[in-house]
Amino acid sequence: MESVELWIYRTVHAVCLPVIHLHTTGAAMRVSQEDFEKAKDQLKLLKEDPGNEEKLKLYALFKQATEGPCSSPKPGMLDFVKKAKWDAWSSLGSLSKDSARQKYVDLVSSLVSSESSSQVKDTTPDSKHGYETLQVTTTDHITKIMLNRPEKKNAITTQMYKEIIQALEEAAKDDSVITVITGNGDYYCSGNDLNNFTNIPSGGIEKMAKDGAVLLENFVKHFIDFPKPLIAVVNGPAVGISVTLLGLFDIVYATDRATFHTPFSELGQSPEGCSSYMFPKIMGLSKANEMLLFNKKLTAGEAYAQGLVTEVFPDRTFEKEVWIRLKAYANLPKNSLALSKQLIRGVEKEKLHAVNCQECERLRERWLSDECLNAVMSFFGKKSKL
Ligand SMILES: CCCCCCC/C=C/C(=O)SCCNC(=O)CCNC(=O)[C@H](O)C(C)(C)COP(=O)(O)OP(=O)(O)OC[C@H]1O[C@@H](n2cnc3c(N)ncnc32)[C@H](O)[C@@H]1OP(=O)(O)O
Repeated sequence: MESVELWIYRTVHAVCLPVIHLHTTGAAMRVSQEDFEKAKDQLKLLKEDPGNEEKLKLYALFKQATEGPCSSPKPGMLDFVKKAKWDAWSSLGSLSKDSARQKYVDLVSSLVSSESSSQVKDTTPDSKHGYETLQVTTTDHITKIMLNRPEKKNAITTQMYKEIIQALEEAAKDDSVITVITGNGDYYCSGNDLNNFTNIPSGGIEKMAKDGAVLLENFVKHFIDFPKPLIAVVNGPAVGISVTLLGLFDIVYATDRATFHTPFSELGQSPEGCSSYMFPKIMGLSKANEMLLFNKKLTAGEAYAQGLVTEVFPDRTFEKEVWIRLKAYANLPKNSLALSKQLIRGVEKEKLHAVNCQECERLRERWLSDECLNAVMSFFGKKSKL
């Protein structure tokens, strides 16, 4: 703040209101006058906006300390700024000037100390521990979930499915405004880790297929139900389930190096991630068929033209441009964004859960088919010949 000026914003309605100028008045006061002057100077040094509630308290205490109890007429209901100020000041009743000065000094000191401790914390992103396949951080009101198996092109292992579920649950509850999923390295994600189909449990292949379907349904459910804006930052090629899920994101930003490939029939499988419903809805039936039935790999430009991607950025400036934009979005009011998302997505939720359930049931059968088992063996066969 450059002077003893307090910006007041309406807290609930998030409408920006004009500036309030505070003027110092009157003769020197004996009790705490020096501290009071110091506090006024300290307030100018605050780097962060302390929020409407605190600013109104400061305003009221300042007026009480310098002018005594509020005696001006109550402003009209529609004059929001003046009314908020008047309410705050008159709520102090007959509090003495000395006590108001003391309270003002205490409030400034608590704002200054909480800012300095949060600044120490903010310099390093709040990195969450306990994840082996992800890097999860929260900074600037953004929770970033980064798939972190770059040497395997971020293929999703069983453990990674579980960790993504956990990260989404935590992000839904934390104080971030938006959540971003991205990949580490040159790939966004190469889809399901095909080794998931080679670790046959003691219950046999049927048990593997059943457990896989339960896990997949729960995994996709977390995307359907995610309550905050969910943004995909597609930093490179995307394959399989990492593509199909994009229909459940609220925004998809992609580098021009990204490609989008869903080779389900090549793998003897069928679509998941609610893509059997969302893709025809997003891009029309025939374009969805080219992708989901005939494995057509889209360039980033094609994915944008078909509405799967919100915007494509040159790879050179991708990270910089996208994160500048996301940081600005994350400054928007949290509750308003979450409620708007609920309105946009809410009507479809029941349908999406039904689609998810059906897709998982189909896949459970597919994973037991020769078509699928041969495709997986062929992937590992090709690898072993290299
Ligand atoms: C338990 C729940 C199950 C839910 C299942 C839900 C249904 C999901 C369906 C899908 O996602 S289908 C799509 C599956 N993905 C693929 O078919 C892609 C397979 N990978 C490739 O085709 C290629 O690796 C690539 C992605 C085109 C990259 O090729 P590139 O030549 O650039 O690199 P590579 O040398 O092949 O890869 C490096 C390293 O990574 C391993 N790897 C990559 N992707 C996968 C994968 N999906 N599964 C397992 N391993 C993968 C690859 O084998 C290499 O490993 P090393 O040889 O270095 O050990």
